[in-house]
Amino acid sequence: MKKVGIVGWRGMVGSVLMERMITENDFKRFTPLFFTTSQAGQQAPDVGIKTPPLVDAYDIDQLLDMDIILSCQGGSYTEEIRPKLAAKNWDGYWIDAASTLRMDDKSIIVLDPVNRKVIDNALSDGIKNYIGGNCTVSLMLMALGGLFENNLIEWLTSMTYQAASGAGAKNMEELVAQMQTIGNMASPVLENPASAILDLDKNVIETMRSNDFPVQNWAVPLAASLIPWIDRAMDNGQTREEWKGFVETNKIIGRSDNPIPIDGQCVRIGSMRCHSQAFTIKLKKNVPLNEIQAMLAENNDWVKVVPNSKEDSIKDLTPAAVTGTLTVPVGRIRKMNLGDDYLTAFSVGDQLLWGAAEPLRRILNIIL
Ligand SMILES: NC(=O)C1=CN([C@@H]2O[C@H](COP(=O)(O)OP(=O)(O)OC[C@H]3O[C@@H](n4cnc5c(N)ncnc54)[C@H](OP(=O)(O)O)[C@@H]3O)[C@@H](O)[C@H]2O)C=CC1
Ligand SMILES: N[C@@H](CC(=O)OP(=O)(O)O)C(=O)O
Repeated sequence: MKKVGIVGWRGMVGSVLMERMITENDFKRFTPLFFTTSQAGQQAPDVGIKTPPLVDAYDIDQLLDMDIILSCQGGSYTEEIRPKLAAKNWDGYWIDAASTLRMDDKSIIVLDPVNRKVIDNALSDGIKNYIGGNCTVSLMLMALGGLFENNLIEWLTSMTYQAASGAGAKNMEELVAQMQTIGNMASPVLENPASAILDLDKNVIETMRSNDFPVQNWAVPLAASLIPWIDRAMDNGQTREEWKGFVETNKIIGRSDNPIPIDGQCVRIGSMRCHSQAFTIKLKKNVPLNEIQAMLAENNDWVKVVPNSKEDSIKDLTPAAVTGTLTVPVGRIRKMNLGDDYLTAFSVGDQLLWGAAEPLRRILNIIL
């Protein structure tokens, strides 16, 4: 059996990955060795089979012994370790959640329900680096795969509503702490049946603007607000998250040389771990709505077309409904007032599943 080194298994993405791998009995297919940057010698996680104690993730000799290394440890680990393995002519497969190597010529961004052909070609060409895509990009492609597959998109915009989990575990905790602070401070007003709504409103905004409000991680309130900026600035006014929407999407579908224009605004909202996106899509031609819905539904096993009704949209097309599932609902599908070749749609997806862990789990199985 192949030896697979797993690094970053107890982080947020890594934990979701472990859950999925246990559920799918993946650990029966290879010999795992668990690495750590901080807990060498301690017990490895219980994955249903006997495994040795945790190994130091900076021990190059131990890493060199692996056939495959799967890292959810983060970009700085990748930057430090991947070149050291290459310098020693390590010939194994490197699977990674971090963005560091995504745009590298010698790497493939993996999302096999969408780009299995690209992956298969890369495997036969001897490519060794297989990297999970940006969560927003992967979730968009899972939702709109049918339109990309049928080459119907002239350009598109994606306006995002991104969850706290994309910024990490501490930020998720702080979002809930912000909610708790708002709730605690407002409870005397809420519990007084005679209080006026403007008293509640004033109470909440005063809490959010107070110096005691917990903002160490977000820098500003997110609960009862939003943050219209994700990641760092690029030179052209985009954020890096917005930039990834264009470059990563086109790389995944193998169109970097003839890219589809994609742009939009990425916004952080107070959802826990589901990213949502509202699309404006310029179609190459006028295609009837029922054909579009059929193409979307047929593209992969996880996309689910939601009828454009209030009842269905509020039931099935929300983070509350989707969190913890692999389903990627896409709804609010209709032609726009702009013209018959302008389509709008809205999708939701768990950014730790199809947005992060699931493509890695699947590429591991493909390589195995
Ligand atoms: N968060 C996301 O939405 C997405 C993240 N990614 C990428 O995945 C990579 C990992 O991200 P993420 O999972 O958020 O990183 P985390 O910060 O959750 O985990 C990274 C590492 O931190 C160490 N760590 C230290 N303290 C703790 C603790 N209390 N609990 C758990 N782990 C701890 C662990 O390493 P050790 O055991 O060695 O100490 C762990 O492997 C990054 O490159 C990120 O860009 C990709 C897609 C989405
Ligand atoms: N930037 C994403 C999360 C993430 O980790 O993205 P990437 O894998 O591209 O660095 C977000 O904040 O929602």
